[in-house]
Amino acid sequence: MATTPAPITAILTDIEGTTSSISFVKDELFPYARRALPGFVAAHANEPEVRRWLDVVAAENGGMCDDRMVVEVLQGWIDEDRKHTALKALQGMIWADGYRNADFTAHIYPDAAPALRAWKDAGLPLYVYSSGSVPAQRLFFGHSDAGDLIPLFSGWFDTEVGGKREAASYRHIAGAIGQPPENILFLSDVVEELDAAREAGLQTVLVDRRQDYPRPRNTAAANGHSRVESFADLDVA
Ligand SMILES: CSCCC(=O)C(=O)COP(=O)(O)O
Ligand SMILES: [Mg+2]
Repeated sequence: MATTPAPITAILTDIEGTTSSISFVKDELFPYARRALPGFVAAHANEPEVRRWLDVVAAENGGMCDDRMVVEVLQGWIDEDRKHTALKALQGMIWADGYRNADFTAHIYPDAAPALRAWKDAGLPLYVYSSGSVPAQRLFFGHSDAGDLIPLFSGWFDTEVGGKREAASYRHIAGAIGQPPENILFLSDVVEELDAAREAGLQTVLVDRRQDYPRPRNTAAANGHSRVESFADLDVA
């Protein structure tokens, strides 16, 4: 007998590839951070919040790195799209200048902002879980193509709670939100993240953006997760 899914009382969303295009992150944000990194480290290396992360990177690379070598490691990580917490924290600090100077605004898929507003208006609290640091997430949604979307969100999570492919991270987030996992819907473009969320008991939907994923993933590739190509196709509120 088929079981009825539990009612959804909160939504947790990924950013890159879900609310927003991969291309904006890879082709605009990452190159901006890569270019600005040497100057940023030269100017801010002695500030405790910057030093802390530079030291994490140095320690992971044998502990003998000077800042010039740390910058090269970080630039290599940007090229590899490493979702390392230290890199993400530093990228967020660098992007602050870009948003402040209006060098760019953050891409939001046209269907995403109206759906987020409708869910919020229907009483569903919205949360973000992204590899981007929480300050970077707030900058992103605070300077989006659709305006300041920060007021839509009730909370923010990054990899300081754990990796996005680990079930424990989603258990932690459900606890922090204060809702049973089965009442939380997680939206992401990455099947391994959805697998981890499902293992923790969350409901899941694969967001298969045709701009990012020109070949839509079939049921086998979606690993049993429901699949949509737009937030407009999600019937949650
Ligand atoms: C919101 S900051 C820019 C995005 C970013 O750095 C990133 O790694 C996004 O990963 P996601 O977990 O949102 O797919
Ligand atoms: Mg993503």
